Amino acid sequence: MTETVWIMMWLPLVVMGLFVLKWLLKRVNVWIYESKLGEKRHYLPPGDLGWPFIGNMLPFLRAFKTSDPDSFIRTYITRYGHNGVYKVHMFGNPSVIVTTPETCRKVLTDDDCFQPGWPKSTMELIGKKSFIGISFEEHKRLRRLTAAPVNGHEALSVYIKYIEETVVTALENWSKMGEIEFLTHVRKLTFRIIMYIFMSTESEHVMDALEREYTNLNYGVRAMAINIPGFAYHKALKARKKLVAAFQSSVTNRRNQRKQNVSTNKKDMLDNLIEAKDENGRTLEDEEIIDVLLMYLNAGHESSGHTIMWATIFLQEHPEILQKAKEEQERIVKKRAPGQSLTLKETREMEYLSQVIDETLRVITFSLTAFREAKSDVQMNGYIIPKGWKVLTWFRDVHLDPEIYPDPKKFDPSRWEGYTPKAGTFLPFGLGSHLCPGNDLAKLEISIFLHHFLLKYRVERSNPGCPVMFLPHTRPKDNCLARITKTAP
Ligand code: HEM
Repeated sequence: MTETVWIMMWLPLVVMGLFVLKWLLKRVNVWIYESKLGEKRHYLPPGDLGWPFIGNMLPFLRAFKTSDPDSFIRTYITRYGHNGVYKVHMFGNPSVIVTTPETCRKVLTDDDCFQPGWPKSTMELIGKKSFIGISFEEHKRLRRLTAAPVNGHEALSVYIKYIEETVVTALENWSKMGEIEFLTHVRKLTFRIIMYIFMSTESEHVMDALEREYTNLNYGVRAMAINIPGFAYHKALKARKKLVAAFQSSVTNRRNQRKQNVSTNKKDMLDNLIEAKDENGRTLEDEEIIDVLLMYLNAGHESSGHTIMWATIFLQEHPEILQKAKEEQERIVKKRAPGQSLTLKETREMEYLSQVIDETLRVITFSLTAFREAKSDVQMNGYIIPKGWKVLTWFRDVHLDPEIYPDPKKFDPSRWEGYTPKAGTFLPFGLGSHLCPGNDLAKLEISIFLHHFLLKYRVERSNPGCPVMFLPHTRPKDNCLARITKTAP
């Protein structure tokens, strides 16, 4: 028989075999997770659980590596309709993605039905004793203890002077440095601020080293949990080890200082955590303090750093918006007594700037999703989310819904003028018992930065057309390589 005849005979069999194999593999997750649900499986939301082990991670990662990350969720909408609830298998778990304001709101605010459900890999990196791993009661207690010192008028008035001085010095320095990675420097700036508030640390050397480790940690948070050298998750675990060691030495030093009654200039969050006692008089162990610190310092600098960078880029890209925002800041400065520095009252008068910030938070949606877990079988939009399944609140889709925000990708701060978003339609800081405790601080930092930027500086990007990366967070691939130059003395 000739070679051609062999190929003609076997090719259909091979092709058929591959189809059967694909069909079988696609059934594995269904068998593992759906068949045990009995009759309830008929009420699961539409969607598919993808391949064994990796689930739907490949289409997710593929879409988020292109310039159109929303193509991932669009596939579900096109295939299964605009239900707002889809079953998937992501980050190692059978899950349901919810994409509408109503469903996101229900998941975030109903603590009887849902609890934090972050993937195991995130928990390993951020810490089992951080807010994503502890019990409901413990979370409530630690939140009360830690949120007050970073939120509200009284707390913010303590930090405003430090934030302003740090911003002014940073902008001045950057303007002398020529081309810089703007994002990297803004992240260092926001890290410096949060380190000061939490640990009263100002050592340049320590901060640079820690911030670098945080960068590695975050690359691992949204990656596949593959603990093999060369993979982002493996590098992130190593970064966590270094961060824990650094925080351990700070906690030990602080405990020793307190034993020896060495007075420090101010009481910070580390002092609060060391002093905290529960109703039975139990104090926090080092491991608990370290995980809470590690989480706060991460959440408290990455997000505000990215938002500051994007707001600055958007302003610079839209001269008419920049001009309007600048005029508002000039009006505020004109009213000010000579020599007086920025006040909280003034930041509350920055109405247009606040619209610029809200629009940046909407367009960028720094937190793509929050993770929860169903505590029992939960009915939603006529479907059942089975007990134990994860739920991902897809904030990005809510913020880019053209029915809520016409021409959603357009940066248009004026859409916020006289507009109060309906419940669940604007969730940059989440909602419910895990609502971001740093939202006021973040808005204050961003406002102070933009105030000084608008009055005196401009940013010239080296590669304005540079591609945008969407994981772990939305950023220009070149970390916004740019020159910061002065427009006024
Ligand atoms: C633009 C800046 C910020 C954005 C977009 C942002 C976004 C968010 C979002 C969406 C959540 C909710 C997560 C969930 O529901 O599971 C959250 C939680 C959190 N954020 Fe922020 N955040 C920002 C700034 C900050 C700052 C400055 C701090 C530090 C003071 C901070 C500390 C935290 C903490 C500790 C949590 C966990 C709260 C909990 O689980 O109870 N964030 N943030």
